[in-house]
Amino acid sequence: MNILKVDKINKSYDNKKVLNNISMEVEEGDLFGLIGPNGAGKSTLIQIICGLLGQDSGKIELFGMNYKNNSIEIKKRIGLVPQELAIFENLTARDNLEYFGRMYGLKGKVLKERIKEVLELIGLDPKDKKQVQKYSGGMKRRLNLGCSVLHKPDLLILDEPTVGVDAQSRNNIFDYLRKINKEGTTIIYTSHYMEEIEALCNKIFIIDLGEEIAYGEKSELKSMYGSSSILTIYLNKIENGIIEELNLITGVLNSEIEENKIIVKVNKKELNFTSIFKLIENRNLTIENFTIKDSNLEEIFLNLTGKKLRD
Ligand SMILES: Nc1ncnc2c1ncn2[C@@H]1O[C@H](COP(=O)(O)OP(=O)(O)OP(=O)(O)O)[C@@H](O)[C@H]1O
Repeated sequence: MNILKVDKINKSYDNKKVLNNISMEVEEGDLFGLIGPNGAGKSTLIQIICGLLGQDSGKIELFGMNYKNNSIEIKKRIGLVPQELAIFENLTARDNLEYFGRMYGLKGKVLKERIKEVLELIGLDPKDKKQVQKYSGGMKRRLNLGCSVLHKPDLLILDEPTVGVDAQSRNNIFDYLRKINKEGTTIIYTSHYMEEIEALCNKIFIIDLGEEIAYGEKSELKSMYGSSSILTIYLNKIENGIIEELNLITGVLNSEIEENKIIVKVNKKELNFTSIFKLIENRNLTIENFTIKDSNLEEIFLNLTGKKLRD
């Protein structure tokens, strides 16, 4: 089922186009990654999707509805984790959750239960009486996330939720997102960290300067645009000189020995894999195992735009 349909969205600020004819579809159960460098237009698009900002042209449909006729119904089913922290620093975590819970219409026993569940899920101590201003950046981010999921939204949208977050909090957030996604929450995750999107998402939209750069299933994008692969070959023994011979094969970009294996970076478009296997056979070596891994999304972005995601 279609959760979100973005259809030819355009947006300009002061005659400067920041979104140019953007279209995408998010289906139920997706962990959808929206990735692009600073200023690409991600936050603008997220605000339009959440009904916080109007587009110049194009249509947004959520759960088969539009904002014009069903704004309240749509907003009830969305959770937004904004880029800027939206929590009260002088309240405790519990009080923050209570405030946001009430805003979503929760009360009484249901609200109490939900606060308990959410505190546990985001890994914060339910007995903590500290004001949030004494929390670490990671704890604040986790609370920011908690405030957006109290009402169990069908679609959770996160705008760069891990900026300034330590590794432990980041893992905690990832585990939590995977868990609620398995339980049925569709997720849109925005980041300029390619490794985050790669680890988390099944579908990816790459945006740069307001334009679609690439869009599709992660595996599709990798095989369509990624030109390099890593071939790891486990041999019965490693012989001197094999690396030098491998590096002479057309399409081999680089190879190196690591313990009992050889790691070969290849250009898929140029390489005939059999030439590598023939070389090994001619040396009377036995391949015990091998794996092929496609290039990562960071390289794909570089291939498509000619620039790095982050300098
Ligand atoms: N209120 C505004 N008025 C004028 N220009 C704006 C406004 N908000 C954003 N922009 C511009 O629109 C472009 C897209 O910004 P946006 O914040 O959507 O990008 P982003 O991909 O979310 O970047 P970041 O990761 O830095 O938040 C940028 O050039 C930005 O300067």
